[in-house]
Amino acid sequence: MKTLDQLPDGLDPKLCDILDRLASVFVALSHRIARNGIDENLGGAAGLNTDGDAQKALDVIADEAFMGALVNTQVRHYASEEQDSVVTLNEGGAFALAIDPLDGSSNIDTNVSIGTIFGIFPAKDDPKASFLRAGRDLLASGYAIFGPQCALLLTVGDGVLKFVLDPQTGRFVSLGVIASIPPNSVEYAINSSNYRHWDDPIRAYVDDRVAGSEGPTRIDFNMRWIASLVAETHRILTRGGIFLYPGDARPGYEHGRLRYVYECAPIAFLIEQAGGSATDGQEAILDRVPDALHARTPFVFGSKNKVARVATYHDLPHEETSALFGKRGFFRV
Ligand SMILES: O=P(O)(O)OC[C@H]1O[C@](O)(COP(=O)(O)O)[C@@H](O)[C@@H]1O
Ligand SMILES: [Mg+2]
Ligand SMILES: [Mg+2]
Repeated sequence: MKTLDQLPDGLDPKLCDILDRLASVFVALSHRIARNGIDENLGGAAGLNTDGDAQKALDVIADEAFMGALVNTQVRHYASEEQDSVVTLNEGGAFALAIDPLDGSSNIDTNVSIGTIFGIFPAKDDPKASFLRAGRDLLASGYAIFGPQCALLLTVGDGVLKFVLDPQTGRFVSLGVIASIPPNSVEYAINSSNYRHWDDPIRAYVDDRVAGSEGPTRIDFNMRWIASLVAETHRILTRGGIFLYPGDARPGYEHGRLRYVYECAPIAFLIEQAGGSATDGQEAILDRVPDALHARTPFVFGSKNKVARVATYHDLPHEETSALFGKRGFFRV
């Protein structure tokens, strides 16, 4: 019996098989996460990944579970946050799968939502070339979120489908195509502790949100920061808003923190399919081409009008973005 049925009619059965295998791993991980601390410690240290990030036990467990589940499928190439280079799983397979097996690792022990992000490209003969390409080439992308409920959000290029795991049957139930992201919102998400490292346009953007009704926008805003990209995405898909992880002046953060191939491109595809926008601050994420498997990119996504507003701050003259908000013009509203 399938873990994930009710996929769109006419979808390539080979792709359906891969999605079903991924869904089976989501179910297994969801059970295991629910038992964290009872028979194992999923947040325990497990080493360093290729990017120098501390790996938690669950990062490694999830990576191995996905790789194992994809043997004897049409996934030819597998590119994971937890692997230095591309792993060729099935010679001759039709697809290349990019994956962040466990997103939001710092939240494993805090019982805050975590997840898995994935994107599926048509495979090329060259393993790396299968991934070093524009996100526009994605055939499918999605994420599983392990939160108060386990949900799967998926696009195959025709809107965003939502599935919720029924814990009693261990199968995902389709809730259909989600509504479009509202084009406007007063909620923004950014890690403000990096304020002093940001460039002027991002500082000016946040200054104006913090100033609220007393600043040039004349609007009061609200802020969220969960430190799990899947959870921020889920909130924005549900009620709109904007997420920013810009580049900053910290060594290694020139292009932000988030990785193009297995974090930003798959999320950007979902966001565009839900009627939102995803950029590097100015240009569409899906049009960029990464130069390395673990390349990072500044990432801004969410409600269309809000994402467009961020781009306008990059066009302001230096005197505008560096001045105190009270002295700035009123044309950023
Ligand atoms: O700790 P910071 O700098 O706020 O970064 C938080 C971001 O890092 C991430 O946790 C990175 O993902 P991983 O946990 O897969 O490394 C994102 O989910 C989140 O948006
Ligand atoms: Mg991640
Ligand atoms: Mg991860």
